[in-house]
Amino acid sequence: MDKELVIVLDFGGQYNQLIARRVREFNVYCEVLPYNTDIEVIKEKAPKGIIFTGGANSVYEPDAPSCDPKIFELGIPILGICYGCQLMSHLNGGKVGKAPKREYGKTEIEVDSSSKLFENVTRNTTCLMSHTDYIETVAPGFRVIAKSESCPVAAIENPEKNLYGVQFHPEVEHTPEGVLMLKNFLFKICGCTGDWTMSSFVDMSVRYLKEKIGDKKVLCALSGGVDSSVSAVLVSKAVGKQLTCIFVDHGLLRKNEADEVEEVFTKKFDVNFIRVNAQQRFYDKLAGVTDPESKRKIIGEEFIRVFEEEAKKIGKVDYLVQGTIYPDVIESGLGKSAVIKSHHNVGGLPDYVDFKEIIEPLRDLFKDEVRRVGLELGMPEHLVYRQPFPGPGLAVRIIGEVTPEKVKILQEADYIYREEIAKAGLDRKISQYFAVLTNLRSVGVMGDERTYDYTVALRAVTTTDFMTAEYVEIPWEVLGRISRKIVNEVKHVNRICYDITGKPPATIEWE
Ligand SMILES: Nc1ncnc2c1ncn2[C@@H]1O[C@H](COP(=O)(O)OP(=O)(O)OP(=O)(O)O)[C@@H](O)[C@H]1O
Ligand SMILES: O=c1[nH]c(=O)c2[nH+]cn([C@@H]3O[C@H](COP(=O)(O)O)[C@@H](O)[C@H]3O)c2[nH]1
Ligand SMILES: NC(=O)CC[C@H](N)C(=O)O
Ligand SMILES: [Mg+2]
Repeated sequence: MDKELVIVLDFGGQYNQLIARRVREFNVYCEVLPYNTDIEVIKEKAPKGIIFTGGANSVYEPDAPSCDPKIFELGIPILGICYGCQLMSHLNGGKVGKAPKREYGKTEIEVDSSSKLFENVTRNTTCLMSHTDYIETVAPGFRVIAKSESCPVAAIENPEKNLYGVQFHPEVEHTPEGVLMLKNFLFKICGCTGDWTMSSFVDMSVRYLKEKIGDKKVLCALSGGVDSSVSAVLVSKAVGKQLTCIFVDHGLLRKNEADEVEEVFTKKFDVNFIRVNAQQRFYDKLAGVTDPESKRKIIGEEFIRVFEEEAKKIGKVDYLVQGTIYPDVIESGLGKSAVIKSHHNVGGLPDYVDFKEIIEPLRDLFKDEVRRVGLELGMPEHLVYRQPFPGPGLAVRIIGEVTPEKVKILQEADYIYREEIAKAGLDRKISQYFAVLTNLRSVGVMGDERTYDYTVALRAVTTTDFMTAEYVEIPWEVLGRISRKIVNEVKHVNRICYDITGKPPATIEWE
């Protein structure tokens, strides 16, 4: 590859892609690779720099993730962050142990701005610390370039070998000058020039897809959502009509959604498009299932079975394209990260899949980056800015068992909610909003009669990357209107609640 590359070596932890994203924000292409990636693979990619991420382990534990110490001899600049910094010390002969005092949260540090890493950084600056271990003895050849009250070694450098490490997290917003430190690392230490853009991402992906797919046939799992639509357009740019898009109506879509998706993709785009009506088989498989992870896995597997069947009808199909994006990957528990929920298209994949390979061209990107790719590809704005809708659909918004009757109730309630939000002019201000059918029934009174019906919860959040989110303060008056309309018009709903939790501690979807 002819472009500048920085590799982020992933040692676990939820926010690692943020580092990659910060690097890309400086127009330097960046890839995240697992910590145990073979050093030969790294050498072959010839990165301008390498960043070691944080991680939950302690370097002195027996099976803590590690890397080949030869990496420090490649002459490639390395920045270790938190666990990564501790590992760099440990592998170079320093000593890491449990700190007498753990540090968590915003912390004042004093930096030595004669280090290239801290050029133009304020001497006394704030950073986010999150560690229980610390560097007790600095490795030979290294010197200390920052300290805090409880952490005598808050940053280290070995400028001869271009090795740098920080105990804190420069990638998060709680470290206001962290971006500047990363910039120093990229431009002053690695010598990057920052010539990578979204249009180069498109060119690079198209070239890669052309080469990979050759003259073979490929299916794209198309939901009509942003990620798969952008993937489909990208693949179609690369291999044209060798691509067939498969859209599955699993009976868990929003009201009218299936017809709308079909309309757009048959009328507005020049692609092969197949709609599969598979409602009943999904309902059958989900009957009696209440556990959220089981529901997700069943749906993930059934999706693949449908794709396999459709592939057989077309002839030999080698590849399946999915619109997986980074948050889907990380929350499904990739490598050393914890499983938050199995996104159907990642953790929900069955072990055996009848395709030679699954291609995920957007796997490394965040949602807002995917949207920029969509715009770059000339896709219409209303498609690019659609709110996301999860693959398992209403199944993860119906708490407990999914039945066709419950789907119908939720579709109607959700439709009213979305319509009223749009009428109130709030749709562009909210990143994602939807109704949830709780498993709770309660007593109400309507027309002098007792009712015993469902509670619907309403959710609305703002976020840029969907990794964290805040709930939205929808005006009471709008909420009141929505509540009255749903209870009046949707049978079997007699109570409405509004969800006021952020992510974390909640997630955006309820299951
Ligand atoms: N109904 C469906 N039919 C076919 N493929 C689907 C369907 N739902 C989801 N998928 C596949 O699973 C992937 C992940 O779904 P996800 O909802 O994250 O992405 P999306 O629907 O493309 O975009 P968005 O996040 O905007 O909804 C999709 O990109 C697509 O490949
Ligand atoms: O394709 C998907 N398959 C899934 O299984 C899935 N689960 C959640 N989501 C969407 O991802 C974003 C983050 O959701 P959570 O905060 O609920 O994890 C939100 O935008 C969710 O709607 C999914 N998308
Ligand atoms: N956030 C981290 O990387 C933590 C690293 C290490 N486990 C510590 O607690 O010090
Ligand atoms: Mg979707």
